Amino acid sequence: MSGYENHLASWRASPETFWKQAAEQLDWDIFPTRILQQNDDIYRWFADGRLSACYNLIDRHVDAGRGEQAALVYDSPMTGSVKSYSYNDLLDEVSRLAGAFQRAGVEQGDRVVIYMPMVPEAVFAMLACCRIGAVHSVVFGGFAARELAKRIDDATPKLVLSASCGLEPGRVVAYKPLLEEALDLSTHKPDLSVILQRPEHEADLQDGDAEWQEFVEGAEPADCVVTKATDPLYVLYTSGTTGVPKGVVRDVGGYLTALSWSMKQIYGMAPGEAYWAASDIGWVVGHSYIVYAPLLVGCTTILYEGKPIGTPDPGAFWRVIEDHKVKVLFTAPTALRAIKKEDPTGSYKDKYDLSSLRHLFLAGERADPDSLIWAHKLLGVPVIDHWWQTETGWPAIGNFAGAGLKPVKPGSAGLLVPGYDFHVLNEDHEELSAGQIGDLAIKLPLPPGCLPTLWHNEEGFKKSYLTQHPGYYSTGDAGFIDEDGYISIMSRTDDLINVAGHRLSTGAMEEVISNHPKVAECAVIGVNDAIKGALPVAFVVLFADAEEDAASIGKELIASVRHEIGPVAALKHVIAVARLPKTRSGKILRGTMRSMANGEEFTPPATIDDPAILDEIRDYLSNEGYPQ
Ligand SMILES: CCC(=O)SCCNC(=O)CCNC(=O)[C@H](O)C(C)(C)COP(=O)(O)OP(=O)(O)OC[C@H]1O[C@@H](n2cnc3c(N)ncnc32)[C@H](O)[C@@H]1OP(=O)(O)O
Repeated sequence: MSGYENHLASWRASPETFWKQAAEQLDWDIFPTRILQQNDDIYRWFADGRLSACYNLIDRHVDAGRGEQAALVYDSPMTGSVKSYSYNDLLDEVSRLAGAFQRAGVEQGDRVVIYMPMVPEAVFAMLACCRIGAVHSVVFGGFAARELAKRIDDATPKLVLSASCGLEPGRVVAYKPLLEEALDLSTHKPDLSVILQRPEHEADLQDGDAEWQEFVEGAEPADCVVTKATDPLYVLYTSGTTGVPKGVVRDVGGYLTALSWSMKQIYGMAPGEAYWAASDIGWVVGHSYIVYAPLLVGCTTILYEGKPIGTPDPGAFWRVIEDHKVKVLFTAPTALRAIKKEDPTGSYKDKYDLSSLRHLFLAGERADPDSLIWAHKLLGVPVIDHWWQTETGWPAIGNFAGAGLKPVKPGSAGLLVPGYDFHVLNEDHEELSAGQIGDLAIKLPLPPGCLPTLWHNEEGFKKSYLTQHPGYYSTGDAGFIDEDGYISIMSRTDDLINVAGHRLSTGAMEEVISNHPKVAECAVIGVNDAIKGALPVAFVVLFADAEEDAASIGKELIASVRHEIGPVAALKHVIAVARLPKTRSGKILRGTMRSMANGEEFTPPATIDDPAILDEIRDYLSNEGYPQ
């Protein structure tokens, strides 16, 4: 049996023994005796265990003599700077900031919202929260004020941490006005906003604001607070099918156990090696594999403030690998497609020494075989697609660089990760056979590290994830498992779309668009895009008196979605139509429109109200250049 099969067999034989052994990799104040606790459909791992997350992430490496080793390397082509922080430095920064939090009245269990660009202080802030048992909630900088306000209202933080600006190619994003707008919109008002002033654009501070350095100045360094394993470490909001984001809760003990296992067995990392997740701390990849997992196992993590292209060229990733001797790079396929478009022959790679690189991992959206094979030929290392979600917190399907790599099948996300009991079910909850597409579901319990619930919303958790197939967690994805056990993800079964690895709700965009006084009704669908994977396209039916203004209303709608949701929503295309295709009961046929726009075969539902509307939609699409 291979290492992978051994792991699989031990997990199947006794999940509790398997995860108890994995938990032994952490430093516990009280090692758990209750490994898995069940109450109805709610499962908790390591319920009576106690530990400090921050001790496991930082202090224990210092105690073990790794204090001088680089813990965090900030590499910013946006500012032209590189700065390395050792574990000693990290301990100093984090414990002083944690002390400042305590001085400002933040206690264990209090929430702290972090709305910041990719700067070291954002990482210090996350770690300072976990040092004192406060619960951070990081909001991605590409979200606009209204989205931030929704998260502030749900998380009800004591503090909000932000920066004067973020840096995007060609523009400076002033965060402070966005924060001010969010605080105007939110019902909950935090005690204080702490603002990191960046020299590229300084913010005007007002009453209720503190400047970062002054906030930390003179604070007594805080010690690690020991928490229950089941206490929340963070809340990370993810798009739901409506405009209301879901607060995914991550607990301490289960998460750290799972991350520690994954770093060794999936990514094949050892202490002292450099690991680079080229994502953003606002996403779960950033939480798990920029911040928590690499530090937990004593690696050096890279915090990259830049893009795959344009900062300054398509060799940017290869330069970072050489400079920091990166062993594993984790990125989204959209980044590879962007590099491939600018540098199809991969000539920039030849300028750099990439001999340190062992594996490239891809996630965030389905990896198209073309990009995966292109990267494999270019880099000469295994390129591994793997699949997981904000909800799972760590990989659920993948391959095992540490336990023993299995053959890569381009197009498939890989094999199930021990802990995740995958099944493909039809709508009657029946198991489908190999190769048949159905709902991808995971038999409960989920392994440690996955969301135990939604923030203050257990009913919402059950409704969203546990009711479709009783006894199973619904992933929201359709897919199939082949005869060799490889799992392929085909599409979402709901109205979420994945734009450049950003999970977005078409429902939220529809909410913004339908608020326009001239819009009678609308539908937003995700249409295939060669670089971003998908792009939203909006179909709008305008009131009769507005039809002549369709072009200018389209521009207003694009601007509104950008202003209300954020630039990542990337809505660039609005098509005014006379009517939308619907079933007789009034349900808009978004799936059918999507298939038409993508040039895929489809069968109109038998319940369609007026099939002639499909011909009209086909004409509109064709006028706009779809299918591409
Ligand atoms: C496995 C579990 C998961 O799935 S977790 C999610 C994993 N997903 C990821 O890691 C995301 C991967 N994608 C990326 O990193 C980016 O899309 C890459 C590939 C780097 C391309 O970036 P970019 O060229 O900016 O395109 P984009 O589509 O991301 O951005 C669209 C517009 O939004 C803006 N934006 C982006 N980030 C921010 C930010 N932090 N603050 C402010 N604005 C931001 C971009 O500038 C862009 O704006 P514009 O429309 O060009 O004006």
